[in-house]
Parts: sequence; structure tokens; C-alpha cells
Amino acid sequence: SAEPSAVVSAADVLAVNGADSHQYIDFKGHVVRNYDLQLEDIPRLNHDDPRVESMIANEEPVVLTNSDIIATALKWDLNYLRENIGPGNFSVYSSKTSKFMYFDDKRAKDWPNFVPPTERHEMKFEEFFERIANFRSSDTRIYLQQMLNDSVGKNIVKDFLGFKWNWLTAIQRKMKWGTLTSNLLLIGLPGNITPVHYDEQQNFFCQVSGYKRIILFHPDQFKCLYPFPLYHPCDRQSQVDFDNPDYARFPKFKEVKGFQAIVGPGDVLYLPMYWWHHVESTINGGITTSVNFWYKAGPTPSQITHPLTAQQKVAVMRNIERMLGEALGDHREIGPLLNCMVNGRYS
Ligand SMILES: CC1(C)c2ccccc2-c2ccc(C[C@@H](CC(=O)O)C(=O)C(=O)O)cc21
Ligand SMILES: [Zn+2]
Repeated sequence: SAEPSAVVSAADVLAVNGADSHQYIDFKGHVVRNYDLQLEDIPRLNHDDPRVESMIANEEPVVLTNSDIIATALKWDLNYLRENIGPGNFSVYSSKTSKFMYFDDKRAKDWPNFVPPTERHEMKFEEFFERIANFRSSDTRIYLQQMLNDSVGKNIVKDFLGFKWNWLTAIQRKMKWGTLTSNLLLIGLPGNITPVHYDEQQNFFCQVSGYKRIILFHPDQFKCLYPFPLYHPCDRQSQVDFDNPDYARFPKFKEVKGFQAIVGPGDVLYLPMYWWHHVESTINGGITTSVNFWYKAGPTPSQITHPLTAQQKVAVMRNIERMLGEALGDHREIGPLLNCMVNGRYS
């Protein structure tokens, strides 16, 4: 994998990113945060390379280059979007830091000392555009996340219909995936970070403008990434802060093995279900625009074969936590019961 060619001193990027105490590296010309992680490169293949289908079938991440899957969206710069995206409201998240951690606000009430890491605001695209245009490094950061639906302008609908749906539908059918649940439009600032988490859907992550560095971990790295409890608002997110890992609480994080990819305009990352991903808009790549395609999993195979895959073991652990919460009637009793069951007996 490429060695970081030069450590860009934090001073060089302070102007861009405000009072940040993190080091940055120049990774293939892209300025990204320097994490103490062992990362291998994700393969980059032409979208019509015959190996692509077998990698997707094996649920291995791969970057499809110069794929014309979303070619019609490559003209979606902020001005075009402002002209065409329509008068509707858009969900814009704000964060006091560079991190935009997802949380389920319906669960927040069960966790008294949980502090919401982001706030959601509804605003017109015009307002979002102004905030981005006038952004100063000391401002609160923002990240637009909006489901593409029929409320957008007719030109955006036309571009959306122009995606390579025959390729996408053929893959969806070949891989026996479930329905396409949503397409999210994401517009973020240089330096925005989505902390490491996994999703329970297959994902074609398409980069439209700007560059994102995506760090991925196989589902078998679960024991190194210490996700929040299932009933916590930040279910599916790792408790480890990559910028300041608490090795005392999370000792196995030292052993974590990962992969990384830079995605730029026209690149599509196949992000398999249950694979952990940390997404960062590069410091020097400008505003980032991405569109993702989330597909439900296919039906569970009638014949389960052993040994189970890492993905299946994550699903088993989730089912156990879910059932225990229901059986015990209080998520706070799950830990004590599991410790009682495991300590001195299975550990
Ligand atoms: C951080 C943000 C805006 C957010 C806030 C609050 C609730 C949900 C989300 C949410 C969901 C998906 C993404 C896209 C992507 C990460 C990335 O591109 O940054 C990703 O993880 C994926 O495609 O699976 C980003 C977000
Ligand atoms: Zn995700």
C-alpha cells in the first residue's frame, strides 16, 4: 500500500480545518487524517472487468472506476443543484466537531446521560448553499443528507432516471439482493467525518464530486471495534474514537486490520453489508457530493451451512441482544445477565 509521502503539518491545514489537533498525511495527493492503523488498499477495477461480479458475489469491497452508473449526476455541482433540486426542505445535520455520528433519537430517552452528537435542521437548499458558500473554519459544520425522491426538481429526476439502472438491476437480481430501499444524496464539507459504523444493507456508494477516503474493516473485526449496545442510540457505531482511542477500555483496537480507498468523481465503491466503514471528505478535495444505493439483504438461505460467516455471527449477536432486551424488559439488565452467564464459564 502507498506509504504516506509526506506528513502535512497540522499548521498547514489549521486554516482549513480550524483548531484541530490532528496530524494529516498526503495519501496519493489527498490530504487526510493520519490514523495509527494498518490499512491495505481496496482493489480498483474497471466496472466491466469480469472479476467484479465474483468480488460482489463474495461480498468483497471493490472500487469500480470510470463507471457510468451515475454519469448523469457528474454535473451536480452546487449551482446546478441550487437551480434544479426544487423548493422542498432538506435534512442538514450540524456538528460542533468534524464528526457526524449517527444516532437514533427515539432511543435517546432511555439513556439519561447520552449527549446527541449532531443536530438535524430542515432547510431550503438555498439556505444550505449560502451556509456552504460563507463557511468559515470556526463555524459549526454541516452535512446535507437527503433521500432522493419525487419531491426533487424535474431535471434531477431526469438525471436520476439516467443512472445505469439496467446494470444495477442486473446485479441486484444476480446477487439475489432485496429491494432498493433508498438513495441518499450527501453533500459535505472538506474534513467532514462519518465515524466508523456498519449498516445492514448492501451499498453502492457513488462519488459525484470531491474526494472521500473510506476506511473499511471486515465484519470479523467486530471484537476490535466495540460497537455500542444494540439498544443504545448509537447502535452499529463503534465506541472507539479514532482520533483518541481509549486503549484501556478497547485494548483489541490495537490489533484491528483494515482497508482503505479514495473515491473521486465517477468512482463507485461496493460496500458490502456489515462491513465497517469510516468516511472522511478529504481536506483538499473541495465540497463532496455522494449518492448511495442501499439494498436490503436477500432472503436467508434455507440451508445454513457451518461454520457461520462473520456476518452471520454479527446477526446472531444482534438477535441475542434484541431477545434479551425483550425477555428482561429492561436493556440495563442485559450486561449483568450476560456477565453472569459468561464470567468464569465461557471466558
Ligand atoms: C453522517 C450522515 C450525514 C448522517 C447523519 C445522521 C443520520 C444518518 C447519516 C448518514 C447516513 C449515510 C451517510 C453516507 C455514508 C457516510 C458518508 O458518506 O459520510 C455512509 O455511511 C453510507 O453510505 O452507508 C452519511 C450520513
Ligand atoms: Zn454507512
